[in-house]
Amino acid sequence: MKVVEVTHPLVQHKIGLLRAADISTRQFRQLATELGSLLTYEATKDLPTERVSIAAWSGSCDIEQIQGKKVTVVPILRAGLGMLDGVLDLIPSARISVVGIYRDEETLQPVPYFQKLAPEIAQRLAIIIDPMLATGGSMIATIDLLKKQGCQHIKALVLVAAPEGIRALAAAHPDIELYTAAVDQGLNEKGYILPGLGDAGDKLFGTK
Ligand SMILES: O=P(O)(O)OC[C@H]1O[C@H](OP(=O)(O)OP(=O)(O)O)[C@H](O)[C@@H]1O
Ligand SMILES: O=c1cc[nH]c(=O)[nH]1
Ligand SMILES: [Mg+2]
Repeated sequence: MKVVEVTHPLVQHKIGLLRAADISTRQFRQLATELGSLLTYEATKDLPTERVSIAAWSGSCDIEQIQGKKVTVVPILRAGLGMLDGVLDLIPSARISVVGIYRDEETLQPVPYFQKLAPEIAQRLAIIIDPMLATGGSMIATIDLLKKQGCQHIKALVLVAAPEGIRALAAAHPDIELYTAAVDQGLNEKGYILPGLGDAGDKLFGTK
């Protein structure tokens, strides 16, 4: 599996700010949005372009355009929504496929509860967004679901990844690409990433 840890100084700076214990809900949302944009920029680096001729102010001009590649952005509820505006800032016409999965607090197993996917999803590049890749269970379940619908081209964008989650994801879906702002030390006994961000969903939604 291709794993890209984005080392750009802006990404490193912002992920550092996101770790502060006393961060406000507003700041957390702002940074998650900005990091969503920066990871999107990195993950779309290889989108194919084509040369087309347009009428410019000075006459005919050849420009590069992204080839008719269809994209769907797939936020995993809830926390994935925190990155969505940042992704859409760069890909404003992307269709959105919402997947609801929560992690059972005791078993750490993913529990699916909602899905509403974009039309023609099998022909689209799917960009999954979720701030946290911990055990990897939620991401693996989402990719299982997308592949069942025929998706073949999948990229996952996360803010923080645990090595345990990366290993599990690579074993289950070696063909996908993972972009992360940080690879952290590992999981604690409750399945939280260390040093991590805490509960990203609660921080984004102000539920704790
Ligand atoms: O890799 P995993 O071990 O599956 O853990 C990661 C998942 O846990 C969090 O969601 P959570 O279950 O807290 O739901 P929420 O976004 O609604 O808070 C997070 O946003 C991921 O979806
Ligand atoms: O550290 C973690 C692990 C799972 N989900 C979170 O929100 N944080
Ligand atoms: Mg949560």
